[in-house]
Amino acid sequence: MRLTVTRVVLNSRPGNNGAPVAENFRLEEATLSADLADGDVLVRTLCLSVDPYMRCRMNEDTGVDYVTPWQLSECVDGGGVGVVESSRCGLCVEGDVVTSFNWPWQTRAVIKGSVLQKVDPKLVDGHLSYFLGAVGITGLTALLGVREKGHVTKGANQTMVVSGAAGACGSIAGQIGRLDGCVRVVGICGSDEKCRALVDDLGFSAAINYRQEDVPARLTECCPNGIDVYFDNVGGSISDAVITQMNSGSHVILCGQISQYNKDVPYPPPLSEETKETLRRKNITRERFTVLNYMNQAEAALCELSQRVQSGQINVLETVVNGIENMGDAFCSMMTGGNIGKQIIKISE
Ligand SMILES: NC(=O)C1=CN([C@@H]2O[C@H](COP(=O)(O)OP(=O)(O)OC[C@H]3O[C@@H](n4cnc5c(N)ncnc54)[C@H](OP(=O)(O)O)[C@@H]3O)[C@@H](O)[C@H]2O)C=CC1
Ligand SMILES: CCCCCC(=O)/C=C/[C@@H]1[C@@H](C/C=C\CCCC(=O)O)[C@@H](O)C[C@H]1O
Repeated sequence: MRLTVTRVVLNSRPGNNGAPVAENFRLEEATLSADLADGDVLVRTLCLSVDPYMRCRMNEDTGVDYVTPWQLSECVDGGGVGVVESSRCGLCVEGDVVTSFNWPWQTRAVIKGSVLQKVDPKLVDGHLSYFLGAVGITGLTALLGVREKGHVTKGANQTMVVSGAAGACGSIAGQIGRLDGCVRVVGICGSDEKCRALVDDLGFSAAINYRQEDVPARLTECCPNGIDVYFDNVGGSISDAVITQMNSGSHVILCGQISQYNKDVPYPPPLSEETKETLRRKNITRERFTVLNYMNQAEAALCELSQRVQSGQINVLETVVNGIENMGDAFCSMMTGGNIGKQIIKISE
């Protein structure tokens, strides 16, 4: 028997120096066989994720060895969660909720059971999209990034700054910083609405709209005792301004540099001589953090994230759009600040 599915393929590349557009993606109808081979699983897609790292998969070379480029006219993939419709794999049965980091952008798919992970909906009180965000890869990035590179210490009266603070990683990282003992957590983001969400919904001490405000002046105002921890999601001039005001012996968590992803530069992107001198003179640590290198801690970290979300200690923000036809738009929207919290695309109920 053959099933008709809708899928998204890479239509064109933006160019290493280009901004992605929705037209870089193309919707197609396709058919797939429901007669499964041994080890295969037929899944129905519930939610898909779009993430900044995907920008590098649109290039002919991703710049890293642990993720491959998407190929023209081939189905693209990323984080996804769905339900098993039939299975020839012992790891999951019909009705199980499963997730994968390599979920095809398709309404239904045949996936090798070996790349699927069965998840318990109770861990997220039924909010299955949380497995793609707060209780998934971006929540892990926030929690493990702070714990491994932040040197946050209860009682040390630390000030934390988070850039990209209203996004999937940043919105969790700031809450972890507060829960772990920072007495002041300041977020930098791109709209007044996001600033209000950070302070009113997530408990940030203050928020700075980098598009409208004088970032250096506002940092001086919001961080009167300097900056001890910087969770960096964006790089560029925002990070230069933050690093200038960091204290001696402080710590940068180098999570991402999204302001540089549409430029043909290596990762991590080069720093200005002035910023390099500041880091050296003040003995500020700035270590690259890649969550994929800490997956041995994922199970315990996901359990903690689940407990903190269920208890209300961590509040989860999401921006949800509906329909596989909106994948390209959702990706481009996320890359240009259209999301508050994790950007999710709902594919089916
Ligand atoms: N180290 C790791 O293992 C991982 C790293 N990452 C990185 O973490 C960062 C955040 O990812 P994620 O939470 O998934 O995405 P977000 O949900 O934060 O979405 C991206 C956000 O980045 C902001 N942004 C976009 N362009 C710029 C710019 N030029 N200057 C400042 N801000 C910008 C936008 O918000 P705004 O309105 O504020 O501009 C946008 O909403 C990225 O750099 C990503 O690559 C993510 C996962 C794993
Ligand atoms: C979701 C897990 C991270 C995926 C890793 C990845 O694909 C990285 C690609 C970079 C990308 C930067 C994006 C995220 C930073 C990840 C942290 C790290 O790699 O240390 C872009 O700059 C090109 C690739 O190097």
